[in-house]
Amino acid sequence: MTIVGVLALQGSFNEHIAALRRVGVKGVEIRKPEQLQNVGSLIIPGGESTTMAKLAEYHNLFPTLREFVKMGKPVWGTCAGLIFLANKATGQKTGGQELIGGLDCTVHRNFFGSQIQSFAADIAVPELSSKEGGPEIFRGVFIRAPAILEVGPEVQVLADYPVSSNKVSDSNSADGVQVGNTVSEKRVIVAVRQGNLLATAFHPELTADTRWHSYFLKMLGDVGEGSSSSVVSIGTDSHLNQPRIDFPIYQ
Ligand SMILES: NC(=O)CC[C@H](N)C(=O)O
Repeated sequence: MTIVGVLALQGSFNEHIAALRRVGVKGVEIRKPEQLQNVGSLIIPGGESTTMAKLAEYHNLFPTLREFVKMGKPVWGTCAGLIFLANKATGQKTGGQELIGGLDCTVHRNFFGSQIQSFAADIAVPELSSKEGGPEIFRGVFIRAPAILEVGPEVQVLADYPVSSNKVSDSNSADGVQVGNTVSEKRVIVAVRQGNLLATAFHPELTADTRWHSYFLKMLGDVGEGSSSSVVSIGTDSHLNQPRIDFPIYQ
């Protein structure tokens, strides 16, 4: 059976483990550096990235996490996990926070605003849909979500999201992002892949649509650690049969 590590310091690690279970895969909680040796892939969940970074530092996890990424093992960061993987983050708390890095992008923390500005929206996911089937949209749950403002040449953009130019200009005035006065819409990036690194600004573990989890599991096959054929999809979840996806599973 395929086993996936889930960083379990803080945040929505239980929800990821439950989502993995729905696609027939075992998720194991990772809290210590030595536990990373038992897994060939890792999910870094959403939560609060500053707190998560402090806990990771306390448990001396950063060197092993960086090594894990450098070795090319599949790692998927969702929301705070995306911030962890980014080479550069803006909008951090005073003093900043340690990052794992590896993903060639600049991410803006809390880009969409505070907790009460959290939202769910349909986003276009052509790559996901072409690899996993199902609708060309995905219900993205954005909770105090970050957005990616810049990516390097190796990074494949998997999804973006329209924001008003005011929004971009409010959030980034300090960062010098250029927005024309009259432009009414701009897009920010909310899902990317770079080799074996996957990152989403939203929370696929909070919806019943398991396609991002199966997409990530196929990356394990790409590095010869298990294969997609070892991933058993459990009947009722098959997204192909779902007429309309998707509300958060907590509703
Ligand atoms: N849902 C989330 O993971 C939010 C992340 C949060 N904005 C942070 O900086 O940590």
